[in-house]
Amino acid sequence: MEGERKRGARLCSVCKKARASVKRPKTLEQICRECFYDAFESEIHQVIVENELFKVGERVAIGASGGKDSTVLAYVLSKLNRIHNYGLHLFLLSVDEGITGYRDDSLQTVHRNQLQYGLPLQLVSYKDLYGWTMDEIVQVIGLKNNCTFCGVFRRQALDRGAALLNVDKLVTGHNADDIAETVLLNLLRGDVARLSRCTSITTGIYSPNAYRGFAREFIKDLERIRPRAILDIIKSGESFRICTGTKMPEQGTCQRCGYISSQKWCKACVLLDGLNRGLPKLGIGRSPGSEKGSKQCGTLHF
Ligand SMILES: Nc1ncnc2c1ncn2[C@@H]1O[C@H](COP(=O)(O)OP(=O)(O)OP(=O)(O)O)[C@@H](O)[C@H]1O
Repeated sequence: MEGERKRGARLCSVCKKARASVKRPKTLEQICRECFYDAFESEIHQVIVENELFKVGERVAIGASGGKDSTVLAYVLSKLNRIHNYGLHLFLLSVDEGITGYRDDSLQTVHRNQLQYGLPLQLVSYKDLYGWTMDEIVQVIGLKNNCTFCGVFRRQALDRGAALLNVDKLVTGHNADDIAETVLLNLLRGDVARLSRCTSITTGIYSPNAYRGFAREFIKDLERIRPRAILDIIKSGESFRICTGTKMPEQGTCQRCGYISSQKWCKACVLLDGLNRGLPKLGIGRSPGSEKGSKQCGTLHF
């Protein structure tokens, strides 16, 4: 045993045959690559089944950015759909934000996934939907607030793409680090409404922004000291309970474009209006309505 550890050749604790190559923070087991893939895929299958995420015959779009998370998502979901006969009609849905040297590269990965997994691809672009590319938006807003535009527009672009494909559901890829960052961010901002729903398995995707970078570094520092820290933050987020009687923002539709909004106008329309009127900073920050909403969202319970 001692000699085995010295040579770094510890055996996989599942198959007891291959060399362990990963230590799972979740279970602290040291397992080999193949057993990790098996465990990962069967855990996802279990989550899908236990939460009754899909029904036979549903049309499901996979938000495909070409990054690692959504590439893994496309691979695993098409494999599980095949081997467990979920009976889903899967599609890839990609949003081209119009960021030269970034999304154009990753969209090539999506085109490869389209061929590898044999899934139809729907592409929507900010230019077609809003009349602006992110490169053009950055020219007028600068680098400081552009993440707000990118996140808000992407969320709605995915909704619009989903409507074009006439799908029942849209799935997006989020790893444990992403979720822990989101829990921490919402806690730091005192955004009780988002905090209470950000760990939900069916929820809206978050809007990335610069502040997230600080949360990410903080979480990585915590993880270095305690590998379970990420899972513990997620667990804390899942355990939050909001007092019954607390008023939450009501979900309605935007009076301008008709997409989901808890305000009169959705955030995408507010931002777009500012851009088109030459007042790009108009919609940056919390709207008075959302301030009011979050103040009303009172107490958090563990
Ligand atoms: N341009 C896009 N087109 C389609 N889906 C997207 C796009 N950007 C993000 N998504 C969806 O939202 C998820 C989370 O996006 P995020 O920007 O956090 O990227 P990420 O965590 O780096 O994921 P990935 O590695 O897949 O890019 C992605 O996995 C994908 O499902």
